[in-house]
Amino acid sequence: MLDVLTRPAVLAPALLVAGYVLYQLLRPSRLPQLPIIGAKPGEWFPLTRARWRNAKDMKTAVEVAYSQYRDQACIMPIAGAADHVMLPPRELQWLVDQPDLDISMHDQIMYTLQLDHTLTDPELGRNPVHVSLVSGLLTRETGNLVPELIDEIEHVVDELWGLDGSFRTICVYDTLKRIIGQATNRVFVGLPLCRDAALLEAGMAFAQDVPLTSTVLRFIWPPMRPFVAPLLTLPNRIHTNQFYKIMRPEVLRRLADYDARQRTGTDATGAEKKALPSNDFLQWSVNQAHASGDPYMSKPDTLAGRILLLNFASIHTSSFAITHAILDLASSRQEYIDELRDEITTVLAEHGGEWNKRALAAMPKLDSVFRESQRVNSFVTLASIRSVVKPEGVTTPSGLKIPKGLMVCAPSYPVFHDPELYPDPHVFKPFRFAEKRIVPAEANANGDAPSSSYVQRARQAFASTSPEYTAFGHGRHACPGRFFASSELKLMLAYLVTNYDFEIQERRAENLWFGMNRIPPMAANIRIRRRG
Ligand code: HEM
Repeated sequence: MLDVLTRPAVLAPALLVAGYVLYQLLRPSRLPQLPIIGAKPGEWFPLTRARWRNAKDMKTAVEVAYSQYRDQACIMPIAGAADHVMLPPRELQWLVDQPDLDISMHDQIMYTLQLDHTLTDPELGRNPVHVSLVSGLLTRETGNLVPELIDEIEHVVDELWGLDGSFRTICVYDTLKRIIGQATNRVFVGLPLCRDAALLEAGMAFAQDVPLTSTVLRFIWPPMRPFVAPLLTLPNRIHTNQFYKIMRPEVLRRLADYDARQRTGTDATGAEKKALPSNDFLQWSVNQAHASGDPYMSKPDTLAGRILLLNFASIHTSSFAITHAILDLASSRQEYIDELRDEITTVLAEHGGEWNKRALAAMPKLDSVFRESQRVNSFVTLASIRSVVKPEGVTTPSGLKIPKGLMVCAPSYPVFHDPELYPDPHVFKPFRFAEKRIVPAEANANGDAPSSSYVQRARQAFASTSPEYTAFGHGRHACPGRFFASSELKLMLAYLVTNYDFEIQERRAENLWFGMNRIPPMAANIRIRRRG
């Protein structure tokens, strides 16, 4: 036995691992002197032990931080993630207002998702030009895309939830993930690609690979990561290649069409085209690439890669949101579902039975269901995680100095569940925010109703963010896809609620905590039936 242990092939890696563990335990901390959440007084290696305690029970960790340190910063260590400096809630606005050169969201994303290793082409992560298309064109075009979205939703829901008038059991997350994937890709790449099962599968698999492999990589000593990553991220590359292979012919066709139009005003087949080119994300990306004049941007794999990254950013987040909303409604009261249906059918009839932006905006209860469901279930437990990048560090409004390289955040889960902000915080009250939109009679009597009531209503909308509502983050880096997501999810829920009955459940299946994220119960089933 001793013989084996002294062999260089065994001894060298063993010494390396032991050295790394010792280094982790004994290295001097650059953290400011603050209370450490999860540490016990007088214990050895408090930071290391707190990291594991918090990773195992993040709910308790964030609740303790909020109840004991509401007015001061503290350290939130989490195994496999950075040690976060958690600011008090009143400093969240300051945090999101800091310039990117001082406190960076981008650096945080590169680190957390280990994009230098988890992407086949890390340049896509380093230069995420697609984000400006999401906040700009996609948001502006969402209204025009409503007919296509509803067409795709009808198509895929009818196929997956069926037309059968008798009750049957479905797995909520599995079916809704596919429905979201297909509807979202209708807007990303159009027909027929959005219905390509292999493309959707590859996109969804990649969206699982990145968080999994980045979590494992963060546990590995940074100098070792480049050596371990190629093996660990093999699934990422397999799924990326599958996605690119299916996308390539369509991307090449779009590029050829673009060139032909520029030269002759006809498309690649030579046909005079009166119709505009496709109005989807791929087309906008082709236009953006040509406008940049950078040949890298117009490479087929660069364009396919941007669509893959968007699948990553949007599919899980939106599938979680619709899964939560359905589980919440199906375990609430039949009266709520009836009231929601009533709003949808009445407003839709007022708009001539046609779905459009104005009809959606006139359904405050539908909007409120999502805002409330995300308040109760949001996957965001720590808000606005950012990395300090200013060489000399930053100083918070309360005078705390935070050195370069540390992660900063603010609480989210306990704020969403604070009874002073949201009475009965653990109860799903689907119309909580719709009720807040109703302008009190005194405001009308004062004569200040029109503008203030508009602002008051807008603040209660699903896509509105604030330090008290961070399901989409907050500030200028809040989720750029939230206006699109809000419309897509509302169209989907409206279709599901008006076309299906749900068997009311006695208990809602519980959410799961996965490190610092909360996820819906993915195996939960409900019983549904097509309405006559
Ligand atoms: C209910 C659905 C969604 C939720 C809950 C959600 C939530 C979030 C959150 C919490 C962030 C981080 C914000 C921060 O740290 O301040 C984020 C970022 C982002 N989201 Fe979403 N998101 C959703 C849907 C979407 C969709 C549909 C898209 C694209 C069409 C999208 C694209 C992005 C992008 C690109 C970022 C990174 C922004 C940046 O780098 O500045 N999201 N999202």
